[in-house]
Amino acid sequence: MINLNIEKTFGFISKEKVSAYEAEVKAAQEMLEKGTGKGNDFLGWLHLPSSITKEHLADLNATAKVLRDNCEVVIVAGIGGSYLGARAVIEALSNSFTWLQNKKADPIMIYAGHNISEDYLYELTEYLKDKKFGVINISKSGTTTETALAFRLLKKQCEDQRGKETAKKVIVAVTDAKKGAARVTADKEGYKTFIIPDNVGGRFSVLTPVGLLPIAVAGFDIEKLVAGAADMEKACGSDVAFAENPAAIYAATRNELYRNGKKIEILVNFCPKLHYVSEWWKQLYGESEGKDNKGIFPASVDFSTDLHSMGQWIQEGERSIFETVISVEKVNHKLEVPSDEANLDGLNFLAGKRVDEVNKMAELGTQLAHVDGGVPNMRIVLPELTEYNIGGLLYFFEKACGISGYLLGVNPFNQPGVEAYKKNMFALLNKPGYEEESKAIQARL
Ligand SMILES: O=P(O)(O)OC[C@H]1O[C@H](O)[C@H](O)[C@@H](O)[C@@H]1O
Repeated sequence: MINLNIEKTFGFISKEKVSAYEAEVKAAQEMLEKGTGKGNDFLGWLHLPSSITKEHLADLNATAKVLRDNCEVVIVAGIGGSYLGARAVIEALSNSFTWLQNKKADPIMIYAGHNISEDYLYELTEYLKDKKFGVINISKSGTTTETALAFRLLKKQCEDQRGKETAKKVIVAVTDAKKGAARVTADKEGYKTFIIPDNVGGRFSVLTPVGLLPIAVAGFDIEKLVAGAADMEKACGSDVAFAENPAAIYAATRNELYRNGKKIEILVNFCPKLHYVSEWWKQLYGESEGKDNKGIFPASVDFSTDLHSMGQWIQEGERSIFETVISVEKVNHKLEVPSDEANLDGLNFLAGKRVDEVNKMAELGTQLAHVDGGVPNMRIVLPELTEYNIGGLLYFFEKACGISGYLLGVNPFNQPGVEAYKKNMFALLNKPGYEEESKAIQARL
């Protein structure tokens, strides 16, 4: 179970002010529970972990086995909420060099459909030429251009290389029950499909088949992931006292910091495996809160790497930031710094120490330096990178996001702003139905 510590924000905001959020948080929680707030048709994530059945998980694991048995490589085609959760969990739990290893117990997981780079897609299709590959096509709307375009290429290549019959077995769709092109194609081709519930938005969908299927294919235990999320659902429940409820405290603290001019939240890790947890978190908070000309800007850094690039700005730049550090208490492996007789690098003072001890001192030293430099600091401790703990962390962030969005006064469950670029792109590409927009945009160029 995670542990949240906000002590190092108290030089900047007061404990009393955070505690004073109790009533506001309670009201926000009630809006979530009773469905009386904005975006109330998108609350399917709220009690999702505790409602996932053994049968559902067995169905996902059975499909995962078909892909694992028949594919050396599995492509997860999706963008935004349709790939970030899966990638966050898979990368957090995988060996950092898994894709370079010769003895592959698990299929190599590759992501596509999240960009429109011709080189990326060319290089991917080249790489796949001699591979037995499968595809999980993930799109809630079923019409997202990036994903649909990649899937068109991958479907054709899979059928050409492996034959239509095998392709049918190794292509799986995760999409809406009825709507969208992904659904039409899946039904016509006879693919196995999983449904993304209507009332779960993309960025809250990691615990639906959107996340669970790829995670199971990659070889991780989705039962434990869901168990961790379900325990966190209890720990963050509306019946849990404010002071004991990590989602309530996190939501209150970040809103109090925001109201005191801290407009940017930087999610920090000291473990590169967590890079995509930050990417997932940025979508969750960015799309949920960045609207009505309001919202904390969610940013992220990987330390100590970025201490050598962004560290300067964080230490001495404009004082409009705060940090939320995810700290992993216990690493998976043991590696000691060797002793060296010549000691040319002067590192013998570290000889015999665990590398993680050095990392932990970098973390502690950074926290103190940043607090001294005027950066409020929250800390989330994960006991270990396991399915259970990651499941808990994801749900904690989701619940806090729902509360936080209501504290901010926005609808945390829509994302109207993302349509603007799409409209222009379709107009520029002369998509049928965009004739008027095409004319108008051409006149602007
Ligand atoms: O799952 P899809 O419908 O393909 O959507 C994928 C993503 O793209 C959209 O434009 C939204 O901004 C995201 O919230 C969503 O997660």
